[in-house]
Amino acid sequence: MATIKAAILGFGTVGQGIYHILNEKREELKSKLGLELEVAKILVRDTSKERVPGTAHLLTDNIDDVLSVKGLQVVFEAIVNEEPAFTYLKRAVEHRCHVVTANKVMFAKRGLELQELAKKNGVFVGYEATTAGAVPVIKTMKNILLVNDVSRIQGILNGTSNYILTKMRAEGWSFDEALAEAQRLGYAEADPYNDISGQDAFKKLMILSALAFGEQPNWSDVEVIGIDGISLEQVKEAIDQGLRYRHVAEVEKYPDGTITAKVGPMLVDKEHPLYPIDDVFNAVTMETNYIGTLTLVGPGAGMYPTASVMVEDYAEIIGKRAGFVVSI
Ligand SMILES: NC(=O)C1=CN([C@@H]2O[C@H](COP(=O)(O)OP(=O)(O)OC[C@H]3O[C@@H](n4cnc5c(N)ncnc54)[C@H](OP(=O)(O)O)[C@@H]3O)[C@@H](O)[C@H]2O)C=CC1
Ligand SMILES: N[C@@H](CC=O)C(=O)O
Repeated sequence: MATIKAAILGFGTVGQGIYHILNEKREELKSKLGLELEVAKILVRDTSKERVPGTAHLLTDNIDDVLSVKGLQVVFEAIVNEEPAFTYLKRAVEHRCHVVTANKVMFAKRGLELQELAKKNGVFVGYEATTAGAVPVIKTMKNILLVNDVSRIQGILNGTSNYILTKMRAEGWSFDEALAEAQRLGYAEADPYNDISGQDAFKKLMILSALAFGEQPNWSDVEVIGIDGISLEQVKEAIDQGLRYRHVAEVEKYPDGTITAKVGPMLVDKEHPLYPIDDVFNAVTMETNYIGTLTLVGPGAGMYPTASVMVEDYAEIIGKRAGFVVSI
């Protein structure tokens, strides 16, 4: 049975989740995929930090150590920000490795470029985890786009914001208490600015726009408002009126080709489809010509949900190109 060498870039919430799943599911993956996935290197910033027991010998802070692994075939990327992530993945692709990323900040801006480069090098880029966590919105959209045109996408795309708004409403927690708990649970980014300012949802929306429409609106034309201006008093006033705050991202393509988008808080009543979407859940609604309206709901953040879709991405990649991958 072939052994596939894998590397993980970033060993925080998501990176550790990938490592745990590959270990916990080792036998199942062997029998389902017909191969063994071995984590050969893990890239971090600080190699002295105590992490998962038994992994210290795999840690490095040097991408050259990762790319020099003999027979490396797949790189899972779960670090933060555009750089050095893009440069690392570009090098991995040029090295003929498949890459699977959760990094929406990098992918919103450089995703098309990375996919072009991957195509030239005969490898694939998996990016389901960049958008809406474990909700299979990327796969679903890819599966319907051959004959369907998507005209509008609307959804809750940031798990942390939805978690905070839910806890403020249902438990009466302060904004800061709810944010601290979202960080403890691994939902929020280490620097939660992108979560609460709306930037995280914006990046995910741009990834969906690129996939659905083949292009994104001008980023500077998109109004992006976060939940950081919503007070507990406002949440309580909304309850009194039978309303709930949701943080909603939406993008629409008009028949003349114009694309508009906006991201911000919205008050919804109980008739609205986003009204019952609580906690860390995300929801994405797509309006299409043939299917009509399609809505997907599921956990938008967290270690296992996110890491699991990254492993699924890899399985899909090699399912399509099994002969190619196994023979490297
Ligand atoms: N948490 C979640 O639920 C989800 C997260 N994501 C995305 O996944 C990615 C990872 O998120 P998460 O695991 O939560 O983040 P964490 O902050 O928990 O972990 C980030 C990891 O990346 C490493 N890292 C950061 N910068 C560098 C660098 N320049 N070189 C090498 N290593 C680096 C850190 O190393 P060190 O520990 O040494 O500092 C750390 O191990 C992010 O892009 C995030 O947006 C996507 C979907 C859901
Ligand atoms: N911090 C993000 C994690 C997933 O993308 C979120 O809360 O949605």
